[in-house]
Amino acid sequence: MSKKGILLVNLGTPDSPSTADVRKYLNEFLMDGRVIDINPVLRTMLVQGIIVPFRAPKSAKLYREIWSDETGSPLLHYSKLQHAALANRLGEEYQVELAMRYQSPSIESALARLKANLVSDIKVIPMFPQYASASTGSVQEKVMDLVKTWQTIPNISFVNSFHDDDLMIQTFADNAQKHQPATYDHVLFSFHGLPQRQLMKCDHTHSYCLKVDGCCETLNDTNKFCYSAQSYDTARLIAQKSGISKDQYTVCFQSRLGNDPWVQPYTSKVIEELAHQGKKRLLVLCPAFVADCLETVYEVTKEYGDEFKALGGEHVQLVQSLNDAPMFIDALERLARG
Ligand SMILES: C=CC1=C(C)c2cc3[nH]c(cc4nc(cc5[nH]c(cc1n2)c(C)c5CCC(=O)O)C(CCC(=O)O)=C4C)c(C)c3C=C
Ligand SMILES: [Fe+2]
Ligand SMILES: [Fe+2]
Repeated sequence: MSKKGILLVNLGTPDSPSTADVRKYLNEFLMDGRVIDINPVLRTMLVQGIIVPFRAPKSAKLYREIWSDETGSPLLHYSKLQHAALANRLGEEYQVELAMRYQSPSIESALARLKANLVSDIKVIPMFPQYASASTGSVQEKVMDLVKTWQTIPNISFVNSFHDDDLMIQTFADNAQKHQPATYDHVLFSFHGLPQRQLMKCDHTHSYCLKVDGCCETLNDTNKFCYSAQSYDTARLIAQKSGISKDQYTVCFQSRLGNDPWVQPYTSKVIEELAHQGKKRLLVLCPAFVADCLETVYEVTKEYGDEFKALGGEHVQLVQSLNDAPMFIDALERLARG
């Protein structure tokens, strides 16, 4: 009997921390029209003429800080562990493949392996709990672009988001509990940022997101696909499970690129304000990421940690991501079988 195909896709990471490989990675990533969503000519000038030449050597330095001699990039390392654990859970009935949206292993090669085995169905799981056009949408577009050339196209489905998946939420809550949140002065839920422009483009009414006060702080029928609204929902659910009250936590957004306004509040601003209020110890969860990566290991622990200390704070503690926690593999198994 033919197997069912499962394709896990995360964002991607450079093949090595060399400037040349980081340049290649950033080029592929930032030339994606769903990531830098501006006129293609302007995008080429901006990305290839300004952002990548300046950013590649700086980012390469950061990647060298988190790169392991044995396991390479944390993002790829944890993705491989997730892939192996899920394949083991699903058994012989399934063929599970891992791909990265940018660089390797490519979506093209993973789809080719599924095609070669004539799988009956393909379920694509973009490894982003909250939907964004720049992440989930880009994976969906790439997969559709590749399979459209096939003579026989099997049943294909996509997981759109899993921002409120109870097993995913519980895994983050359990990871937070290991640090006893009550012993910290404040808890941050720091999500990857997005340009405000991209949030507004997802608002089909053109009159809600970033137009109504507190628009995305609750999830409703109007904003159910909004990245920011889904992020607030994820944070609220993890906080509830962890016994963290509303006044003990703040939702914020990190990793801004360029000068356009991104979703606010920015994590760096929140950290600055908390330091000025005399807070000393911060616990930080990053629930946009299913695996520890540059943005958690380096940006939160090192960059925000240093910033906070320079302003009088004492400690920024990162809560580890889902990585290969057995309960997160339960969540993936349910998504795959569901
Ligand atoms: C969680 C989902 C992600 C969204 C949404 C997203 C949007 C987005 N990102 C950039 C620019 C950069 N992101 C970078 C790293 C990075 N981004 C995500 C995830 C999302 N990005 C991950 C998991 C990572 C880490 C990759 C790793 O190798 O560990 C980087 C590269 C690092 C750097 O140079 O600082 C850039 C650049 C934009 C512009 C954007 C939406 C418009
Ligand atoms: Fe990113
Ligand atoms: Fe919104």
